Amino acid sequence: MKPRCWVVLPAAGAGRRMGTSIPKQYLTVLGRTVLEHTLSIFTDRVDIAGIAVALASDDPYWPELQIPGKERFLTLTGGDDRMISVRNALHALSAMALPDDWVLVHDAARPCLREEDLSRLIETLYDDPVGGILATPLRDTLKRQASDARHIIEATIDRDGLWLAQTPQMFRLGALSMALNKALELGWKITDEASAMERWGASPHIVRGHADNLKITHAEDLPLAEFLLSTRT
Ligand SMILES: Nc1ccn([C@@H]2O[C@H](COP(=O)(O)OP(=O)(O)OP(=O)(O)O)[C@@H](O)[C@H]2O)c(=O)n1
Ligand SMILES: C[C@](O)(CO)[C@H](O)COP(=O)(O)O
Repeated sequence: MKPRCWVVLPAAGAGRRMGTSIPKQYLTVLGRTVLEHTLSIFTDRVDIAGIAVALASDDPYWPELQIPGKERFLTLTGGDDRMISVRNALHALSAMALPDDWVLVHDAARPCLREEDLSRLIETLYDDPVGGILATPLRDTLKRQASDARHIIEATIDRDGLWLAQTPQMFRLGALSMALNKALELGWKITDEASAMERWGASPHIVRGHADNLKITHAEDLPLAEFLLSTRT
């Protein structure tokens, strides 16, 4: 059987940096929640075998969402940080997916992912042994602030060869599960799937995406996401 592609949507965060009473994945943009916009990127794709959504244990919003085909989604309880939520989703998926299947981990807070970038990621990596991520090249000068936390420049970091990692991050289910379980066991600080794979010695590929695949993180990101989504057909 050809490896299938599954999607994991970590959607169990509290959205603290957003400063809203509702977690940012449930904020409304153009009449739908951020999570519904993100789900809609994947739900009609014939190359996606299934979607696992990691939810907070006390999430009161998911049951109220009216999403076509909602019953097809696998929902599971996330964890105290994103890595645990992803690990839990991989464990849940292992009941129906094979170790050699692909998993595309995509932040629920990234509703502006372009279909063309998703397709390019899958097409570029589908026959690769390792996998990789969408990313964009750094285009601003990078500064490190002084360690005393004052907003004083301590150094300028050479930006050649530096990329901003995005999601989806696409890896084989078995390899990623092993890498994340090891990371948790060893207490590694992991903020994306690729860094867990790198710690295992893998060399994930970079597939260039678009800067408008923004992660809604701070208040100013919401109107930008609304504008971007309003320009999509
Ligand atoms: N314990 C967590 C933390 C985050 N996420 C998800 O991971 C994605 C990216 O994480 P981030 O932007 O950091 O979201 P939050 O953790 O909610 O934001 P904050 O750090 O501001 O609280 C989001 O879709 C978020 O819902 C998750 O599933 N489980
Ligand atoms: C996975 C990610 O979106 C890649 O840039 C990012 O690391 C998530 O970080 P966060 O602090 O959990 O938002």
